[in-house]
Amino acid sequence: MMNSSAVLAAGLTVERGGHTVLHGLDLDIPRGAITGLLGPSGCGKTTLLRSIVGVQRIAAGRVEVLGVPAGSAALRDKVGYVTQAPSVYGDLSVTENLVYFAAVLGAPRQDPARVIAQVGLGGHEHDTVDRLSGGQRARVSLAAALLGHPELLVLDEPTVGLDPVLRQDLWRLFRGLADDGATLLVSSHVMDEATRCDKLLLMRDGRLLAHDTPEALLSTTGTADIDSAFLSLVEAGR
Ligand SMILES: Nc1ncnc2c1ncn2[C@@H]1O[C@H](COP(=O)(O)OP(=O)(O)OP(=O)(O)O)[C@@H](O)[C@H]1O
Repeated sequence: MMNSSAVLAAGLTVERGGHTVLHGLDLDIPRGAITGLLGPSGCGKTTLLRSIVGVQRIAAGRVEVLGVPAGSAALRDKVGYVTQAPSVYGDLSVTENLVYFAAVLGAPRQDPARVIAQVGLGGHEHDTVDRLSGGQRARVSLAAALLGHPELLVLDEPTVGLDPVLRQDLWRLFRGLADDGATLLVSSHVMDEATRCDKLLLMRDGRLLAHDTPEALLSTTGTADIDSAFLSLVEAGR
């Protein structure tokens, strides 16, 4: 039977450097939607994303992705992950990078051109990545993650450092991907991006404060913006 969850975690506990950084998280991320993972710097967002893509050692609990354990070989071409550090080759051109990663993934030959257009890098195909701006480089990493049409896209702060116009364009792209059936999990420490998400995971100190729609969070906390909702939840938990 098709599992309607993209990600299911139960009791997820992670220790890093001798400290518990995730304290027994339970979560259920729906398919075909954009889930925002929001919380202050150091609260454990990257650690949670790493657990979901299967590159983080887990101390206790379990994580299932698209119905199988996180990190399973079957997920290799179904999950796209963009880390905060660019993960492409600086001395290759945009197209050379994407042709290389497409070959590694076994993605269709026309995929590099498709993803270059999707992330708005048309005109820069032959530029060497090292000579692009930071925002352009980040979009090359994103383009690489879009190769092969992954079912789940895990994006660690994809809009950080981008100007408002580019941020808007990227959020439109994310929405288009979700409309086509993809699941997106997008982390951010900028609360104003929250309203662009279908569901939010609010995180603090390695714990989830809330897992709900932006509208429901505002109405249950009686606040006008997600920043205030976050503060209200922190206060309520004290
Ligand atoms: N390699 C590591 N070894 C030990 N501790 C680590 C390591 N990486 C992160 N940590 C610790 O784990 C905790 C969670 O870090 P994490 O990177 O998941 O937070 P984050 O919410 O993604 O932060 P940011 O938004 O700044 O990226 C932090 O206390 C951090 O100091």
